[in-house]
Amino acid sequence: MSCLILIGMMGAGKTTVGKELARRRRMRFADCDQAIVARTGVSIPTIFELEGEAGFRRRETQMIDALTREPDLVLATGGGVVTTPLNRELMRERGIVIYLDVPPQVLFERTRHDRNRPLLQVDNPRQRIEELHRARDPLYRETAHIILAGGRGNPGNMVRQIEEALARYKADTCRP
Ligand SMILES: Nc1ncnc2c1ncn2[C@@H]1O[C@H](COP(=O)(O)OP(=O)(O)O)[C@@H](O)[C@H]1O
Ligand SMILES: O=C(O)C1=C[C@@H](OP(=O)(O)O)[C@@H](O)[C@H](O)C1
Ligand SMILES: [Mg+2]
Repeated sequence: MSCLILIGMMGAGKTTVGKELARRRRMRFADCDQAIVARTGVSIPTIFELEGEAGFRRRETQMIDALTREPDLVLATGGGVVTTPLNRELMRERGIVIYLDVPPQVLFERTRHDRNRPLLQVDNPRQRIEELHRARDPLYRETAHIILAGGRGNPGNMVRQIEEALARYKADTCRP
């Protein structure tokens, strides 16, 4: 089976829900950010500091290209993955792409105490999240095969919703 790819904003739950989804479906799990950290040996904030966002995006595309070739994988992406056109194309072609659509207020609450997201280390992270959400939401929608409202329900609930949506999606796409 091709890979299941989770997209959405920072704090949408891609990493947390993706791990649980993989465990439940007995699939392997990879997180693009964690794979980049493992490869480089430095943190995401350090990559942004040394190479800027553009450098991080180059590494991200290389990693997306490598990881989406693997079958039976649940892949959690970073929130900005859709800003690169090639990533959108690769993900849509090689997997079933699931958008966890979470309102900005919830994203803010979930990320406010975390220092590991360089794009949110600004004076007004709430406003930053709203701006990024406005710019990216159309790209997430354009890339996704499945869109799920992910603002409510714990990660276990989200996994169940994804499994139901996948069953519906497969039934629809198999119909003659
Ligand atoms: N469905 C959920 N309900 C409540 N908290 C969640 C949910 N999904 C994720 N979280 C919490 O939100 C934070 C960000 O989750 P994370 O999986 O890192 O998001 P992402 O990878 O999309 O940026 C973590 O503290 C996580 O425990
Ligand atoms: O939204 C973004 O541009 C980013 C999201 C992060 O991943 P998460 O979405 O898992 O936080 C990480 O890739 C990096 O800090 C950039
Ligand atoms: Mg993540």
